[in-house]
Amino acid sequence: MTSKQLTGYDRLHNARLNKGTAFTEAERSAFGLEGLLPPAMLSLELQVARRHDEIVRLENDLLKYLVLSDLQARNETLFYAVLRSDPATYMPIVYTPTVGEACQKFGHIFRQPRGIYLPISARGRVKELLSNWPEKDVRFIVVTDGERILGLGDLGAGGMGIPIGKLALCTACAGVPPQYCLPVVIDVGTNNQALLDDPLYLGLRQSRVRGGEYMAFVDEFVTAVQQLYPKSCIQWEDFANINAVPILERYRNEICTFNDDIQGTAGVALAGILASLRITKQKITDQRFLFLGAGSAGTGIAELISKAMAETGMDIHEARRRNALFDVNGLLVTSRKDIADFQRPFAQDRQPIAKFVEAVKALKPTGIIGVSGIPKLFTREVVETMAELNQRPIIFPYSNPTSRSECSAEEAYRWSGGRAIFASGSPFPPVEIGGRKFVPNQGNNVYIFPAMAMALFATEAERVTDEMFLTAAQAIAEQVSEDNLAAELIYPPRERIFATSLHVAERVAACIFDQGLARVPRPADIGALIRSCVYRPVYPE
Ligand SMILES: NC(=O)C1=CN([C@@H]2O[C@H](COP(=O)(O)OP(=O)(O)OC[C@H]3O[C@@H](n4cnc5c(N)ncnc54)[C@H](OP(=O)(O)O)[C@@H]3O)[C@@H](O)[C@H]2O)C=CC1
Ligand SMILES: CC(=O)C(=O)O
Ligand SMILES: [Mg+2]
Repeated sequence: MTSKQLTGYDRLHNARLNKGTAFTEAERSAFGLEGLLPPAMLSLELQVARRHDEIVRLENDLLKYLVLSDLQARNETLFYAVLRSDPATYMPIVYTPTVGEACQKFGHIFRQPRGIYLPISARGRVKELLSNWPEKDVRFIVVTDGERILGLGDLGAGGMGIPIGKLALCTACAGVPPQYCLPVVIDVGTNNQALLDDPLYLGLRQSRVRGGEYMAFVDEFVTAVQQLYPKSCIQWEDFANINAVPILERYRNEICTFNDDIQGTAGVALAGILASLRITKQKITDQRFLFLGAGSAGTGIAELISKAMAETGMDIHEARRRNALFDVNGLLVTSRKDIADFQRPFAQDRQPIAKFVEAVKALKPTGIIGVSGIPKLFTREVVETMAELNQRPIIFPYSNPTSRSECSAEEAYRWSGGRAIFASGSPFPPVEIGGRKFVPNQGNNVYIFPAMAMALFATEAERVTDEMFLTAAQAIAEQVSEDNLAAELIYPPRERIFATSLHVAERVAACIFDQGLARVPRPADIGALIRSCVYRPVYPE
């Protein structure tokens, strides 16, 4: 049915076409809407103000999430106009930390479905299920299997909140048109017994499928996507590292794809470090990092930092030695027998160390990065040791959501005597210590993946490379002004995330053209190309 054949009632219930009380008198008459709406007509600006007013009065963030989620299902333009009007306020609602709670309670708060669910019980029919998606030109897919949702563990099909939230931010923060975006859950079961016992759990009620059967299902998904949406990019999100790493290796040279936890997180961490070095006036090759957590995010960040060090002429092996990893069994050293291949390049040639604080004392890092998903492991002793070793210690507790942060902003500033350069994965409010105000940084891959999505969309890129993430990191860091640095801000303010993302997208798009990976001709003005692709939340006439 074309939009002209729709009844007024259908139009009111089509989120992409609905304007609600903003339908004009002429539209109401032409579309058969008369009598279906109260007579007053509101502008989009007034509708946005009304939503702000409604949301600000709600007593908790999950309710705010639900109001926004209902709005997305009812009136897409207004939803994005609301998000764009105040990203700093709404990002923590549609994204971390609130989206974590929404995933945990997915079955209990479920309303309208969004995205595609691919249960492994439908093996052999993935293409058929994907074909039920109404849009035929999909360009950007965020997919999870729900096994490592933020730092909250296995949430099974409830993980769908993450692809939905990430894609909402691709549109809100970088203007990727929503009609090209598709959230997907690959449901191979869950090992979360509480979910399996919950009558309201909505996913497959079985334990996780592993091994060859799992990978064959992922293969079937990738093949179906290539057949149905040949210009699309697949962003892998929140897989456990036992699957995340092999999946990325399997497809990165075959299709347009990236893993956000490995590569996107690496980009944002490197950006924060590059800006921090403008505060400390040090070189990247003088740095030593110690990671708490040696999984997808830890090894991804360690590798990109190593590449950034190697770009300045340092031997890549020496660079990797400067990025040490620490996991549940202690420091990763060459003598350990439990190290996976993807961790081995960072293993240190020294005696094992079991306690994190002892590793800090022994390795004397200039920065510590928390990607363990376990809260409070950056203890007072750890932060104080970092502050003894460094005039300006870099302290990045990156684990999400807030409840999983390795330390709070207040702890980092207080225990370091106000000297920490701090960034956390989820936002912390400003802190006042001894009359001095600190505005904590948020180091989250939201600075990367929306911009990456826009660059890939605008250029119809064939592949995603590490050079693109190095470029993105530099493009973020260069947007941190001297005034920002004076205020200890190492990322561009979240209020400006849209402008920031367009700049990053332009730089990444240039990299894509330079690498010969674009499927559209190189324009004279790449910024104009990006701007021409941007979705703007305004009602069509
Ligand atoms: N800020 C951001 O933008 C991002 C933040 N993250 C966050 O990073 C965290 C980790 O994600 P990811 O790397 O994908 O997860 P992984 O599961 O791949 O890695 C977690 C790592 O932490 C280790 N670990 C677990 N418990 C401890 C402990 N008590 N002491 C030391 N190490 C421990 C694990 O060791 P072992 O395997 O031996 O158990 C593993 O190496 C999550 O909370 C996620 O939200 C992720 C992506 C982006
Ligand atoms: C931010 C993100 O991707 C994560 O915590 O997994
Ligand atoms: Mg993630």
